[in-house]
Amino acid sequence: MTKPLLQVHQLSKSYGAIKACDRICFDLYPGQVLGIVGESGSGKSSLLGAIANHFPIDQGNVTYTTRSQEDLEITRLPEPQRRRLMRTEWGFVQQNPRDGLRMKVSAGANIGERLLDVGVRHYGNIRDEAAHWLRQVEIDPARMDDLPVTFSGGMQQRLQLARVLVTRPRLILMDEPTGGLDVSVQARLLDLLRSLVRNFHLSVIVVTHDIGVVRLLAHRLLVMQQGQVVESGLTDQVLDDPQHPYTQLLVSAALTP
Ligand SMILES: Nc1ncnc2c1ncn2[C@@H]1O[C@H](COP(=O)(O)OP(=O)(O)OP(=O)(O)O)[C@@H](O)[C@H]1O
Repeated sequence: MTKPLLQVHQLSKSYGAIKACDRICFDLYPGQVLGIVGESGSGKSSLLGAIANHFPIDQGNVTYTTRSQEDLEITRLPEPQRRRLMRTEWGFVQQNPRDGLRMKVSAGANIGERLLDVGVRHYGNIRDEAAHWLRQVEIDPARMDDLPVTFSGGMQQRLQLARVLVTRPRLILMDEPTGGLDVSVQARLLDLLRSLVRNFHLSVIVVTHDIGVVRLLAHRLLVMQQGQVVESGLTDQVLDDPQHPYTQLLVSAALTP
């Protein structure tokens, strides 16, 4: 049987008396998209940050199996090794593309600098790769030398994706990737994300308060309320037949125009 790519066990994080994540457990398999839903303050971003080791956790384990089949305990990884992993095997897509891009350098340089980070040195190759990834995210490579500030919000988000994807990560963490975009731009981005996930066999954890996003993108769901997972399972099952009153509320709120 296939081994999980990521195993999260009893992960807990508190801020004073607030339990942002309370003994969270799940496995993520290669090629799987896991959606984490819940209302504002339910602990979604804290869980994503804890998995990425952005801050120390109180308790638990996050075990990642690398390309070379080595099991790494992420929460105890020394900082240089964590940073290397984030540049090579993992990618993080921020809600606000301005947080994930360097706004003062060109679109091409935003992509190219990730390649420089992993040791690619040939300028011609870097430009070719940047053009390739701009095309993959449906940005005209003729915009390569333009600054991201000259891009629309949807284009900036697609550029952020290209910057993340260029190093061929296996696991991508996304925090509200379609937040702040208008509905038609969201729909186009979701379509693109879906095909990228399929074409590159990506494993993804996507945090959102938008049930529509997980319905389109996620194979499995975790529903969070006050730091706890109150329901989990296959997306269609959870959304079509929610068992927990909180999930029922979220689903019915999403149906109300
Ligand atoms: N740095 C922090 N310091 C203190 N409390 C925090 C901090 N970050 C998060 N919290 C608290 O932890 C709880 C979970 O917050 P978190 O941001 O993870 O929720 P969320 O589900 O991602 O919300 P949103 O959808 O609004 O981003 C909240 O009660 C929040 O106030």
